[in-house]
Amino acid sequence: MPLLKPPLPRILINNVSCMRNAQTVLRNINVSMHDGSALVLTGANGSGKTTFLRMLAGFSRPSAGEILWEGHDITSPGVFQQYKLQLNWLSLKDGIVDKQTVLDNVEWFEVLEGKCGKSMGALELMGLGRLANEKARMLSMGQRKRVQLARLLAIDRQIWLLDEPSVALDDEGVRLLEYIIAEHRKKGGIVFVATHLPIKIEDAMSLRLPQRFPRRKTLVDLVR
Ligand SMILES: Nc1ncnc2c1ncn2[C@@H]1O[C@H](COP(=O)(O)OP(=O)(O)OP(=O)(O)O)[C@@H](O)[C@H]1O
Repeated sequence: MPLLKPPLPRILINNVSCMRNAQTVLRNINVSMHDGSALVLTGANGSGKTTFLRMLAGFSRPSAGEILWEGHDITSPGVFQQYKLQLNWLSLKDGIVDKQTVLDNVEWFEVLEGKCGKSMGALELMGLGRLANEKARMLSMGQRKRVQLARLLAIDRQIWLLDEPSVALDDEGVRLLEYIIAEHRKKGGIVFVATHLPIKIEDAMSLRLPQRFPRRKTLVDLVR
């Protein structure tokens, strides 16, 4: 009987290192991501979680190793054009335009995709339906984060890169985040989450990045 080949991972991070500011931040990282998988990145401040996501988004290049998407190196120009259309990136900078309405701040992303019709539903799911026509400057920190989550839902992209997605969310907001991640994965979505806060993600892989600058002094040294 012929042996079945295991499916190729959608994303393969193959012995990747990455430098920032002439220093190696990430060293020899290996991860395979199949459709529906999730990876939770943790680690101390400065350990490289955002750098990891930036590299996946194509903002930084690996200094060694390669990131393959469907078997192709994402840094190849022809491949990157296709690959970047799979990405949805939620970062600490929310990119919200204060003088536009809440709805415009989500719809704009749909328009860029050449689509329309999902933004209002996404805002309603995030509990912001009533604020849709208000100017975004009215929003609280947690509401701004909910707008970012609504953007994830309004555009249909397989790979989510989430940098501290639960910061400023209340308990209900965190549950919503967990829910949309679970639903996205059921449809074959792939999720990378960098976080300091616990987020329940079933069967997620986890990668704890080593601390880069261990403390040399203790708090006791400081008060002496
Ligand atoms: N714009 C930049 N230019 C050069 N080096 C940077 C830049 N941003 C971050 N770094 C460095 O890269 C290293 C990793 O930073 P990174 O932001 O990836 O860490 P992190 O794990 O996300 O941290 P945190 O938990 O504080 O968000 C740090 O040493 C930081 O000083």
